[in-house]
Amino acid sequence: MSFSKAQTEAVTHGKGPCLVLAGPGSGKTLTIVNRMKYLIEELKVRPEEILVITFTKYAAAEMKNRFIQLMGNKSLPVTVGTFHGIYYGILKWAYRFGPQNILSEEEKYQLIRHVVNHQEIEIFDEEDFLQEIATEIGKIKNNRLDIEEYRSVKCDPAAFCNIYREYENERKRVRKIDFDDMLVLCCELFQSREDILRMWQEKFQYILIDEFQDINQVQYDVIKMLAAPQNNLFAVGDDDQSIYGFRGADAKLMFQFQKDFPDAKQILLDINYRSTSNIVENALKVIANNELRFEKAIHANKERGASLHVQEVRDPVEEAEYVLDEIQSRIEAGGKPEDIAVLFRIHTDARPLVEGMMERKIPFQMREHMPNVYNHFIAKDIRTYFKMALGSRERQEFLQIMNRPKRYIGRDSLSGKTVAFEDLRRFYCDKDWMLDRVDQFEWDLKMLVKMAPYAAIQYLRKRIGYDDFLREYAKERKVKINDLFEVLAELEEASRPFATLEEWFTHVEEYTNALKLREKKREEIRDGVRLMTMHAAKGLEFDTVYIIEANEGQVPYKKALKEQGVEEERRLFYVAMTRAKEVLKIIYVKNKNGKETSPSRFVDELFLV
Ligand SMILES: Nc1ncnc2c1ncn2[C@@H]1O[C@H](COP(=O)(O)OP(=O)(O)OP(=O)(O)O)[C@@H](O)[C@H]1O
Repeated sequence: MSFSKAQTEAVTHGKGPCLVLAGPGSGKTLTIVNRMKYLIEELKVRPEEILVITFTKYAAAEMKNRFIQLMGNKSLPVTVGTFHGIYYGILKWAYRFGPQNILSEEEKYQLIRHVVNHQEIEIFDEEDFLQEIATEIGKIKNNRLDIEEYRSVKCDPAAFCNIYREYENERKRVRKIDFDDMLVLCCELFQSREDILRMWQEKFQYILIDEFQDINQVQYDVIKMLAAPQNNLFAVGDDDQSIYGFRGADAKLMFQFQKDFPDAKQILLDINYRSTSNIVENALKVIANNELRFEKAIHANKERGASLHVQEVRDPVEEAEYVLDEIQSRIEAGGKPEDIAVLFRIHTDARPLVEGMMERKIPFQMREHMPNVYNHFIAKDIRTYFKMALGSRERQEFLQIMNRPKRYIGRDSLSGKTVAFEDLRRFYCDKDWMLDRVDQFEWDLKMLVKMAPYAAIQYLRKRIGYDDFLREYAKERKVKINDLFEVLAELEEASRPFATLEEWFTHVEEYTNALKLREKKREEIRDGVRLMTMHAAKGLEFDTVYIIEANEGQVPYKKALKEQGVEEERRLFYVAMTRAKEVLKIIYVKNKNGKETSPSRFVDELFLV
């Protein structure tokens, strides 16, 4: 493999700051590992003086491996790690921190849950809420924001302030630090102890950073201190692939680098070695619509290759079938499942596909957690209605749905572990209006049992009045009714293929168990088609890539638009497109959850001349 002129220039850069702007597939890793070699062999830098920072442990391990290979299987004492890993190492050394001082992610959630439960806030989806709160806490720390001035997007600002303070107090009380504290504490340590800072500055003479576009304020502040005074700082990044704004990453820091180091050398790695020129040109067409970016003229090294294919399908069920058929024929033709990836914006977009993969027994791997829609409270209500329609009379089940919608049935009317409609009628014998309601309830259950699940859910929504219940529920708990209707519509759509309630139950149970099993073995599964979010695909490459649900609302994801704006969503779409080496297919649906939906604006941008 021979280096391009720009790659050579980057590898052989001498002292002082250098910003390497790199397009996708332009060989960033290759450049970094070769520069490490160059520093050691040509500039006679001691390996101990080299620090390489990546964003994930996975990337760090990959980088180290490639370096060892390049050095002829010799392991040299260079330091390669993540920001968190490196900064934690410094804290460990300074404060004798150990694992007992680290708040694991699980402990962190427990702590947040504990704190939240002490506030008087109505929560409709606890898992979702806690996650959002954790993200906001991280954002404050990573951007070094003032809690007094921070406006929470998830809950009342005063309540959030309390949650944050309580969380911090509790954390300190148990003498633990969370992931983000590692960065903040390291920054404070360097600011307050010049002697310690000097020692680390002397240790790391050359600093190389990969994926520089994902750096956040506190990481940047620390690295600037650490690199001084020589500023042998070699930063490689692609502002177009900055996709962690929601976690505090700030691509503007790449522009800041130029201001902070005006004499920095700038190099552009402008050749894409990964993808066919068709893929590269189309991806550039999309990203060109972003305003905040370094203009780069990127060229593909490969031939034109297959044309980019955009496929319109009726709905997510047809979409899953389309992709599954394609994948099956690729595998039958000798393609390796691991070389195929299906990318989506949010996990829930993948449900029909996951169900189909399981059914057709196509091997697949999914590293991220996939939430199970059947665990949602709406799904649980539907299940209970169906169970009762099939004859179950458990008190617990009755309690769950007897007032969804409101029937004004009181708990005091129930006695024993099971419930009989006759007993209810006896209890309400002197209240005609209640007798009517009890009769109607029983009648509705009799109607449900005769229907296919799809019709039964519609009957539940419109005739029984479950939609009205949800409207009231949303109003009382101040949650968005449309979010609830979306879940309901998804469940309705997913029930379409089943002829009877029993069939539906079997499917839900099998799917739930299979998903649970996968969750347990998530880390062990290494083979099969790769299913992942666009975020998780960062840094990876596959022969064939399918991007599904390329629809407005999904990508750009409507919930993310408000926070990060359309440009970050466009970058995400660009990252997804540029993962493909040979074949890229983008699919959008015409109809989702019973509503017409339009293709993503990014798909439209592909067709603009
Ligand atoms: N000079 C070169 N000649 C041939 N192939 C190259 C060259 N440089 C890089 N490549 C190949 O191009 C592909 C992309 O390289 P790499 O994964 O390092 O890109 P990257 O810049 O990290 O991409 P991204 O930012 O999109 O994740 C790899 O398969 C790599 O081996």
